[in-house]
Amino acid sequence: MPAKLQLVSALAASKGVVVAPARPVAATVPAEAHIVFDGVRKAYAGPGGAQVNALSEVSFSIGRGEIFGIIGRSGAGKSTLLRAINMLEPPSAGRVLIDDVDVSTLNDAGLLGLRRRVGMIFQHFNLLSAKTVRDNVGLPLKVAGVKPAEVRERVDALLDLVGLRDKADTYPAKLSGGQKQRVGIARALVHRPAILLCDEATSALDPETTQSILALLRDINRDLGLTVVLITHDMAVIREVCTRVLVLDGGKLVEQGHVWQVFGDPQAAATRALLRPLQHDLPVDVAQALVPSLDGRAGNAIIALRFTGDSHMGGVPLAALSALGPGASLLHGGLDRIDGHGQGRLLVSVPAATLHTHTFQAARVGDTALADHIEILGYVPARIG
Ligand SMILES: Nc1ncnc2c1ncn2[C@@H]1O[C@H](COP(=O)(O)OP(=O)(O)OP(=O)(O)O)[C@@H](O)[C@H]1O
Repeated sequence: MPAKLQLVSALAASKGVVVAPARPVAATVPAEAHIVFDGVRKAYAGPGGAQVNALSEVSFSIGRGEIFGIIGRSGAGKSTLLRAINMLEPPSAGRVLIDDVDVSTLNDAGLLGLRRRVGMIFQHFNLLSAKTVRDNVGLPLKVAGVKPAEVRERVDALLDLVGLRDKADTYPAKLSGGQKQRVGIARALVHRPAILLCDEATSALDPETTQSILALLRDINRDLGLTVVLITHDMAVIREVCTRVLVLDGGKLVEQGHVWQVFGDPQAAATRALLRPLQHDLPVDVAQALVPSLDGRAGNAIIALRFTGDSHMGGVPLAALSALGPGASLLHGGLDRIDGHGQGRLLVSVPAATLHTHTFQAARVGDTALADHIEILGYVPARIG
């Protein structure tokens, strides 16, 4: 164990600080599984005959009606995982079950049925530029042999749903990015699917349009009972709409759980790295001066106090912070809400000499823990002269 963590654990144990145990990777299984990955592996042929292990022994479940997020660095295997659900990328080993059916056993007719039950939307919308909005949305029905009158009725109902009825006869070139994605969503819903896969569906959109598309996805999830699975590089999207999230790193599942838990108390290094842009960081000069040890010199310890769950929904009392000692300073802080649960992080600077006497005594104020997790990020030596 790194010295920093040893110190935190030892102090935590002696002072009653709550340091939550690591969540097991297979935590929080949904009540009714809609999609199940069971030991899924996917290997591609790489350059020079080398094998690329895009997914390694991935097992997890997605509940019916969930909005489920998949995150990971570039190349982690997110697209491969998403595309295994509709067999656009069949696994090399393991099983993907939808409603208890192993989708790799489906024949051509079964696969066609699967792809109708699983709609998909894309970052760049994939609309046909020579067709109107109505024809883009209706094309899959036309191909399936549905009668023109029924096509028109179903397409108009979908255009109402996505708020684009007045654009039915417009061509994609005349639409904004958000409108194009609404057409993509209407087209994905045309076969009344039970599952909607979203592949970076908001990545080409500005923040305001992203919000309106996320609101639409939430409405669709609630009103149609669809299971929604999305991959994104934008952690704010996951925080905004997902109930649970799974983290991939190098093709392996490294963490999963409710978004408020994973974002409030990330366990895996990959998750921490992904969430860094969401976190309010240390002032630049403090971050640059940070060292792992003072080696006997005078200076300050830089400490992160984290709050996860419901213990600090009303905020952190200022009196509790003053209990950190006379030399303590607040560097940065914020409390947030995810899915109705509190989550926050305060960065404080405490003179290293008073660390043992003040910091961890203050970690409990009356019956309430000042923080759910305490981590010493490093030390800043005192300026000499
Ligand atoms: N058709 C393919 N042939 C060979 N290698 C592939 C193929 N598709 C993906 N890979 C490799 O598999 C790994 C996982 O790729 P994948 O696209 O699933 O990752 P990702 O997390 O979606 O990445 P990104 O966020 O950059 O889109 C990468 O190393 C990638 O280079």
